[in-house]
Amino acid sequence: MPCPNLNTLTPFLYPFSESDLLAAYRFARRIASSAPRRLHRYTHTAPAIVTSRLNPTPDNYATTPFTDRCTISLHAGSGGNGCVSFVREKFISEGPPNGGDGGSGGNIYIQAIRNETSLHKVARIRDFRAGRGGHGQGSSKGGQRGEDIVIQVPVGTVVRELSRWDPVAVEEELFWEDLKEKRRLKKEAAIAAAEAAAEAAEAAKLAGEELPEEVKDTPTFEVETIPGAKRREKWLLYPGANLSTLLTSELPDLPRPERSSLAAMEPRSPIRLDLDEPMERPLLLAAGALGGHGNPHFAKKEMPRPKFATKGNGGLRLMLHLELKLLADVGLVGLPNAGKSTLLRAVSNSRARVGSWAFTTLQPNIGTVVLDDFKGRPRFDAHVTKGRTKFTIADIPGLIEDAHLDKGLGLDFLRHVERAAVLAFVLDLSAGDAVAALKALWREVSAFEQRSSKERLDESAAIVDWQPLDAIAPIDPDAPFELPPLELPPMSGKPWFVVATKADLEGTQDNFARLQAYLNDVAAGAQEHPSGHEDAWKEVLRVLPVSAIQGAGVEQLPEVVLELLDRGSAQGT
Ligand SMILES: Nc1nc2c(ncn2[C@@H]2O[C@H](COP(=O)(O)OP(=O)(O)OP(=O)(O)O)[C@@H](O)[C@H]2O)c(=O)[nH]1
Ligand SMILES: [Mg+2]
Repeated sequence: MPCPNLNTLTPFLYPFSESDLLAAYRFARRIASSAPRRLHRYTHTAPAIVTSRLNPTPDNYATTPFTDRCTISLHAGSGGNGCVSFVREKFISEGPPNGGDGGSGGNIYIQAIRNETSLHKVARIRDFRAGRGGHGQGSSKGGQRGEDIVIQVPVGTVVRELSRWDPVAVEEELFWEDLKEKRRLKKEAAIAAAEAAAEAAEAAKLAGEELPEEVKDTPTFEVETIPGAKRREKWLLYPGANLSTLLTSELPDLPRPERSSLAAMEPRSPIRLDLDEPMERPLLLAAGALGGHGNPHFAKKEMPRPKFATKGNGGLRLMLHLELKLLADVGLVGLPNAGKSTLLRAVSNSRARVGSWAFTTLQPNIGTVVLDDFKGRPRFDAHVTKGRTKFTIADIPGLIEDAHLDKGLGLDFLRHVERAAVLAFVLDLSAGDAVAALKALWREVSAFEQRSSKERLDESAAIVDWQPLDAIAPIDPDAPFELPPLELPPMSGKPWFVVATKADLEGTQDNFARLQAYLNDVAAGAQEHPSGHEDAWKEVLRVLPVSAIQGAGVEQLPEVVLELLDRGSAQGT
């Protein structure tokens, strides 16, 4: 018999042998008697972990989904089809036509709202289709209107049109081409008839005969066109009609394509919107198409009971690019690990992630600094707040040197502080020369500014390839269409200040003194502005020494921000 100890399954088959039980009991007693001693040893040897709201553990943070760019496609609703129907009542077996018109398609609107801070919801839906109009019905019942769609985006969204497909414009073009062709044929036929008449007159003169009466009158001519033949797919016959009936039946000319009156409120193509304010009402982007005509529209004396109706128009399709540029009053710019997120936590209720490694923050955080403590006693005098009760601060991922060469996370995140009224440069006093860090940050900001102004110029010179129909936008198709450039003040012209953090650490005083001396020189004009621009902002260059981790010195920040916001708005007006 094999030894039970050597078998792998023995512990499963005989979980407790007598000797094991005894050993387990002795082990448990030994652990219990030594527990207080072990605990004592542990509490004395382990390093003290002091966490607080400003020095949280890396897992203590709140984050929300964030998307700042996306491409969406919009399909405005198509119109419903017209209806072929006739009155049928007692004693009226062949009544007049009473088919209803098709309903118009749903419209698509856009609205910038304050409560959204990201485009992720819009990006997830991606395809926005408004409802199609209902078909017309008998007894002159019009089709139902298609359902509208409102796309809600955060304030600060920039909308650009990438492409569009407008079926009504195509219809218009075909209609005018048809009309031109018909006029040409008519003219040719008139000329031919006139020539024939002249020939007949000549022949009669030679023969010495009297001119026939019909030649004396205006010459008659026939235009050989098959009306409506080209666009048979736009017609609907009575229910049950087969294809050969459609191909052989005589149809009138197609009515001129029409748009809903709302289409006049659409923004001009190509769409370029900067939704930098919350909108009370949604803005129309694409109006739904009109429905088809019911058969009463085609009733004539010669044809009192038309057996055809038209189909509804196709809806406008748009491809749009949305880009969110957050709108905050203050934008924090700093190297990675400088302490931006800790500073944001110190001045606001933000729960931005803090960690002792670079690139802790991977997406922008917005914090709101409340100026009134809501206890009946404003924290700042009315002459300081100027009616403001709060301001917002945007904390973005850190920038590293040569970020404009796509190092680190690149420069893209700077667009979230591009429209901030005030820039705050956060410098770590314990991480080497603060002046050098400030210059490096300004270099990156300038590179970003250069890039974005070039992008704006390129965009404003965009040429529209696709021209909407002439009737709605009477523009010269050969002339390039210039978009007005997006007006943004240069970043170097914004008021800015410096927050020198980690001032609680040893040996940071000298660094701070050098930084302050440098900023005094820049303000006095003795040193070049770190952006390199001559007309850059240097009215007052404040530098605040703070220890964000202890919440020391941060109480001055709102006051400085309010002053600079004030100066900035005075400069802007
Ligand atoms: N001693 C001291 N440490 C600080 C202070 N402020 C921040 N720190 C520490 O510095 C480290 C980085 O802080 P973060 O706030 O995450 O820095 P950040 O600039 O947001 O970093 P990224 O998001 O990576 O760009 C953390 O370990 C903080 O605890 C300060 O005032 N004093
Ligand atoms: Mg951070």
